[in-house]
Amino acid sequence: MDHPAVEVSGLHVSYGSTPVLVDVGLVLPAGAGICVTGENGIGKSTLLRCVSSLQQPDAGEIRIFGGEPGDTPEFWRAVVTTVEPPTWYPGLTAREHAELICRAHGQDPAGAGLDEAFERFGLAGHADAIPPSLSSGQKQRLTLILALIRPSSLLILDEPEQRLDPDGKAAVAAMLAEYLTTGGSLLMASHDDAFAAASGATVTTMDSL
Ligand SMILES: Nc1ncnc2c1ncn2[C@@H]1O[C@H](COP(=O)(O)OP(=O)(O)OP(=O)(O)O)[C@@H](O)[C@H]1O
Repeated sequence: MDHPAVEVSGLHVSYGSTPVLVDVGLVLPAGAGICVTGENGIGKSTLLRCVSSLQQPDAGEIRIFGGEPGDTPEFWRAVVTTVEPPTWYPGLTAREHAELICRAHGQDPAGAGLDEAFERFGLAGHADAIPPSLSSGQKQRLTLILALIRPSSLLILDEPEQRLDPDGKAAVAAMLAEYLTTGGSLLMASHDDAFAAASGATVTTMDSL
């Protein structure tokens, strides 16, 4: 039997004496998409950080494809997260970052569709730019190209539509919908229900988890 992509139960997180997540549970079946919504500060990023193994909860259980999330190569081969902002390598262009990610995942950059990806994300004219020189929306587009260009089984995205203009949002939503139809699983947080629907994700409010 296939394991769910994500299973969370009894999750508790407090910052100091302030509880943020109290007995939170979530099941994301493999091949499905869930978008968590909810008011600012309700704990969406905290939940995604825990699922991404970037933060230890105070209590509760998290399983990713049946296994423990953690700093193993197997986990990071399956999971891509944009919960933490990316680190840019000094002196490498946007395109060279994408080539590096391809090579790290055993892909030949020449056959990985980089030109198409930069075109689809409206960054074709900026492929030779150094990432820190890009605008905030262009950096967000590059972050998503780097997330989507490599093979993965689970995408964990924190407000991927942030800072994108309407064309950018539509392009990203279409790529996420494609990711789901090809068997990928998607867990994201967003305040944009229309974007979530266009991405093929089911919207769940944080209150109900
Ligand atoms: N490192 C931290 N130390 C202390 N408090 C924190 C920390 N990180 C988050 N918080 C608090 O925990 C609560 C939940 O934050 P979180 O970022 O998870 O919410 P969110 O739902 O993602 O918010 P938003 O919609 O604004 O992105 C907030 O009140 C926030 O101030």
